[in-house]
Amino acid sequence: MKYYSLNKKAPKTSFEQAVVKGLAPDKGLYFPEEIQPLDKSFFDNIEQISREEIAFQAIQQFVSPEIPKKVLRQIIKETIDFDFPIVSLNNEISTLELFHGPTMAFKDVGARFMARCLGYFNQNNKEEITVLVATSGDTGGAVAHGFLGVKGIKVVILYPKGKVSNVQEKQLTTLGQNITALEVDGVFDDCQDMVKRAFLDQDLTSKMQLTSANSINVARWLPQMFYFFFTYQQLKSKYKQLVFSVPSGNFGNICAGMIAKKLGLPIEHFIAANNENNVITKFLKTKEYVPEPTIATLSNAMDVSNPSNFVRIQEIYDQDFEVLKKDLTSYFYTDKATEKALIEIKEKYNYIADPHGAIGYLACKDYLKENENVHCVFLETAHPTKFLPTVERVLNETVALPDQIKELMNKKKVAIEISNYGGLKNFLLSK
Ligand SMILES: Cc1ncc(COP(=O)(O)O)c(C=O)c1O
Ligand SMILES: N[C@@H](CCOP(=O)(O)O)C(=O)O
Repeated sequence: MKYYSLNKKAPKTSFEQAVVKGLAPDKGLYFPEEIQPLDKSFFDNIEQISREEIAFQAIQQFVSPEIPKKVLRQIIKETIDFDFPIVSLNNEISTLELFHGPTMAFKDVGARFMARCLGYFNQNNKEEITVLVATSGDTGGAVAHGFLGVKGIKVVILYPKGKVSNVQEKQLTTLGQNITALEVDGVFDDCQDMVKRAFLDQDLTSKMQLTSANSINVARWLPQMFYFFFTYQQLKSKYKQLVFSVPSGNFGNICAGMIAKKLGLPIEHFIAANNENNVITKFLKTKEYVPEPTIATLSNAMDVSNPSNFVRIQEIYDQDFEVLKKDLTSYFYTDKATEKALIEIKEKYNYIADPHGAIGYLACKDYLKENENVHCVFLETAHPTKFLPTVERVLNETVALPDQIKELMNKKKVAIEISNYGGLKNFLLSK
């Protein structure tokens, strides 16, 4: 597969180069040159196909020929060796639990897949690669875990000081080895801007090979389509029309779902569920894309004001606003509404959601008010104990910590404080 830059001012490149470079030289995100829908028979028989085979069929065209089939099968096997359960709340709403991986957030899938692709490309230690990643909470931990100890790769994580949960912070600051955390005096968008700026800084790029492990990187982004297929496989016989409500921040997850649809997966509609950082909700109303300063919310991982993947979504829908609107609805919710939803989900369904999932739930409810005969699946994008103080305060009860999080809380945070791009640059040049 060839990839082109969405800024259209850089040469097309291979999957390998798109992964190793992260961002195109013209600062554009890479996008696959063509998307070949899967055979109808694949969808007809999907219930009989293993999860590994589904993932293989879905992603093969995007990674070939650089990743041989045998290697790809192994990468997939190691990437998705945990559960993706669906819990039914009622006849109209289910939740897809994406927190059964090692860092208890959906990011584990993309981070593990990308780490293995990069490890494969760099198996002879051609050149040390520095992976830069900006996080509003969960990407950092998943990438740290996914890349820990991978030879020839250093990971530098930028996160906004005081704006991630305790558990998230521990996950990204306690591993050591080839992982370094930089605590940035700013918001997530500042971290993301610094990462993008570093890719274009010749003082850096002439001395080191930099890449990104955010959803900017196609190897982090595309595998996020797997679980849309797994959901269809499990619910196909029960419900005719599936709608996905995706708690969204940088919009990589929902955008991967849209690629799944392009491959032929029968998804009736997407809902982007947002907190008050609602640039896309407003865009769908006004056709104007106007990022505003970030607001800190209880669903901190979605505190993104200028989502990177907006341009990919535009490309999937050929820059056609009306066509996009047929497939995408967006709602946003305040912290107050999020708290009420957490309580409602617990009281009505005896289910403990996290603040991001709670927003997904609210969006399902609103969509169902106007649309009949559909089943809405909201993505539970992280485990509720990653946001323990909020969840316990709102539900007024103690929630047991999983063992892996208990262990983590005793570890010591190690992070380097920086306040601007100069801080990042100095750090990278000093290594
Ligand atoms: C728990 C959680 N929910 C939702 C999101 C938003 O996902 P995306 O950035 O792919 O839109 C994130 C961060 O990415 C997250 O960590
Ligand atoms: N919410 C994310 C923000 C970065 O998103 P990504 O999918 O582009 O890595 C986070 O948890 O860090």
